[in-house]
Amino acid sequence: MTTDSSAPESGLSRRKLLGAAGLGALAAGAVGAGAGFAIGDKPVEVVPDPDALPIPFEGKHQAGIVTPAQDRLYFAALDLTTESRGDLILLLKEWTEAARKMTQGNDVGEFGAVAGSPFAPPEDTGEALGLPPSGLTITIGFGRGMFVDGKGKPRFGLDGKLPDRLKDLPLFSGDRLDDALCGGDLAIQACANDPQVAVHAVRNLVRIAFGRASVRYSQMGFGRTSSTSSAQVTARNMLGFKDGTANIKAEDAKDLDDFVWVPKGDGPDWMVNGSYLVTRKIDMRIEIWDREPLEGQEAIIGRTKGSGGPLSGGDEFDKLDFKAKGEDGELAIGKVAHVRLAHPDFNKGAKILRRGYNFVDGSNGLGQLSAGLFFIAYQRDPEKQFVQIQRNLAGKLNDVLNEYIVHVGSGLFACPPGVTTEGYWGEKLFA
Ligand SMILES: C=CC1=C(C)c2cc3[nH]c(cc4nc(cc5[nH]c(cc1n2)c(C)c5CCC(=O)O)C(CCC(=O)O)=C4C)c(C)c3C=C
Ligand SMILES: [Fe+2]
Repeated sequence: MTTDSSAPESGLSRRKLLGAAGLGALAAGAVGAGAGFAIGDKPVEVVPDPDALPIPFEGKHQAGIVTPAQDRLYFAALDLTTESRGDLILLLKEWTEAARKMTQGNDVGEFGAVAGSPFAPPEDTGEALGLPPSGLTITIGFGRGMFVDGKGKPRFGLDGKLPDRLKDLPLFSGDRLDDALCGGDLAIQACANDPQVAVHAVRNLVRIAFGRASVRYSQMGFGRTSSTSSAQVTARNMLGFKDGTANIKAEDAKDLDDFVWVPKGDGPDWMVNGSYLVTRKIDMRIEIWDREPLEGQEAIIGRTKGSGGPLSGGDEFDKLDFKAKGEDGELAIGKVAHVRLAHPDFNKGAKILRRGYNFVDGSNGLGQLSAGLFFIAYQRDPEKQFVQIQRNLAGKLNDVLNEYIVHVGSGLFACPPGVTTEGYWGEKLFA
């Protein structure tokens, strides 16, 4: 029985509801090719909005890593509240099933938000009803705490399965980490082109986890600060600079193999085709930055604010020349400019795939914006990649950008490979 006579009986598709909502809704967020209508006898084709389309869930790698970065993020880190291996496996199976449905634009569960019993809470929370898939990807990661407790004792029978690479990140000079914004046994990264779709995804996974895991911290993000495909325009961070210009892109097959995906023989087998996720919540001293002259801002980053071109000359995607000098005889890209200290040439060749988002968490009570960058980076070896680069940025040379930013949150997660049509997240770990 259902209280809503317009709702389909089961396996509710949000796209079906969208169709039922009429042409106005279709034109605003059309899904699927070949949609159209007629004005008089003239056919009018509705061009599908690519940002509304679904992204395949299954594959060799999890979606949401090299997938062209969507506009919005909702990230959550959870702590496991159960010690039962069976509970954990069941949770991962239920999460996979729910993610499989939500990423394709469907409700969670058999009956979804409105087609179930009126005497039971709905299986799906419902706030994405009528919305298209919006490019939703859900990527999960396992924190060190899922494998061992605080004393190093194995949890969930995962003895011998902890990857060496999943060791705690070191404390870097200048870190002001808040324990409540760090760590987590499980991570969920939901990215979509509609914030409501991303929030709906995390909310439903958290709801499913009730009694087995609870949220430790979560973060909303917007305005992707890293393009992960050369088809994308480079977005800007809260400092107003293009961010992601020199990022690894989905089209750079060799870089993905060399720097992002875990190959066979590189740690435990269950991580092959997976990747390690580093998150850092970085607060910005926005008001101080806004008082810095343009020339100073550009010198700090090492690129121009307008085009994003290197201070050594050229356009956005031109090579950085670290030896070039300006008219004053000084290095065009200064010794402590951010792009110099972060560049592979000064980091033993290390590269990372950045996928961060801007955030604004309101203001801080002093009228200052609580804003910054929720930094996200994927790599195959955190020690040789993120840690190497961050040590350089925070080290002796000390990136000048550090006067305007402070790291307050931190996480490291092992993201297993993608799932098959019948499989579940982390299946090989529990085999
Ligand atoms: C440890 C890794 C990095 C942290 C932390 C980080 C913080 C951070 N970065 C910006 C803004 C920009 N970063 C840019 C380039 C860049 N940054 C990193 C790494 C970290 N950044 C790398 C590896 C690179 C690329 C270097 C290169 O190879 O050229 C840029 C320039 C544009 C671009 O290439 O993306 C900007 C702008 C902020 C604001 C920030 C912390 C809040
Ligand atoms: Fe950077």
